[in-house]
Amino acid sequence: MLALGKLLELTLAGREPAEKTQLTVDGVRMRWLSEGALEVRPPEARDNGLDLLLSAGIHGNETAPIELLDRLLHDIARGDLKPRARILFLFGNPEAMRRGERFVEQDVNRLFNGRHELSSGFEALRACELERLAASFFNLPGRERLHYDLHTAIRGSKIEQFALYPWKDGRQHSRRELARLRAAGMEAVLLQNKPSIVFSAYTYDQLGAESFTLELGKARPFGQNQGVNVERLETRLKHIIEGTEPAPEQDTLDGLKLFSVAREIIKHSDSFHLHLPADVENFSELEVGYLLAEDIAQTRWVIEEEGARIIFPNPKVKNGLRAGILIVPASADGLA
Ligand SMILES: O=C(O)CCC(=O)N[C@@H](CCC(=O)O)C(=O)O
Ligand SMILES: [Zn+2]
Repeated sequence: MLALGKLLELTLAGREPAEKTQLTVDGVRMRWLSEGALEVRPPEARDNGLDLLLSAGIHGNETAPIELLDRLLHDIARGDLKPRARILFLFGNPEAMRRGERFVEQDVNRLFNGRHELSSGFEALRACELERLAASFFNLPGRERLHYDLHTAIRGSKIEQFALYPWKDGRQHSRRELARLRAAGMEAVLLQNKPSIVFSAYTYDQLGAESFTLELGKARPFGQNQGVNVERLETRLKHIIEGTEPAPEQDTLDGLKLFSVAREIIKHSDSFHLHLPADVENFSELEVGYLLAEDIAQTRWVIEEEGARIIFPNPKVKNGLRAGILIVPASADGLA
């Protein structure tokens, strides 16, 4: 197999490849751009006009999606997968991947859309570099732009696989993209309703891509992801890459559950206290009247919303960051 197909090995070893560009047996050009960053370009005659950004390892301990991208790259490098799309593969936080940790100094996925400029350290520099790599990848006019940022969650979940769909003023969420996600095995989508500082929000807001954070199961170390079933997503990604995707069913979302954000729980101080068991699952329902959290200056988070559920509860985040999202069921009425 071509050396550049081993991007994961190179990244984990902190090595730069001797040859930066290689051609596969069927004329696909692979180009190493920077640590954990590789562009794949099909021969011009086969290019179908899709630019696909696949990122993983934004959180270094979320290994199932990293292994999934590694398999796709191996298949391309061996000539077993024949891309018709241009693809940018990104491993987000190589140093955290080497350490098997979510992050080292700070969470890269809180440093986009201008936040890295207010910060310092290598993770701020990496967020800046990821923005630059994504922006130069998505700079060709007239092409379809799609970004999947792949993650696994800290905790178990009542709904195992789900997506978060960023928001931008004046832009509608796409029914076609939701149907595509359903076909890829996603059971639910959270429709965001305000700007955000995560990677998918940057590519959606600034670069005009259809962008999603995908949550695929629970985070486990490398080699221990038998419990994370990414088969449907992997099959769909191969179809998207090869341009053989069956047309998504437009009319029905086939049972896909939609949610919207009711409130983000922001931790303001070290006095923040979250009244949930440590092993609470994502999508756990919370009853009206339940005291969810307390913080400095008698701040109290009491559930007011019917059908409220919690995702990503995490009282350990730094002050000023999101310590959970309260979500409620949403309808498909506002979709484009
Ligand atoms: O399990 C958790 O608490 C976090 C899992 C994770 O990393 N989720 C992403 C979601 C990004 C988004 O809001 O689109 C994150 O928190 O960065
Ligand atoms: Zn993550």
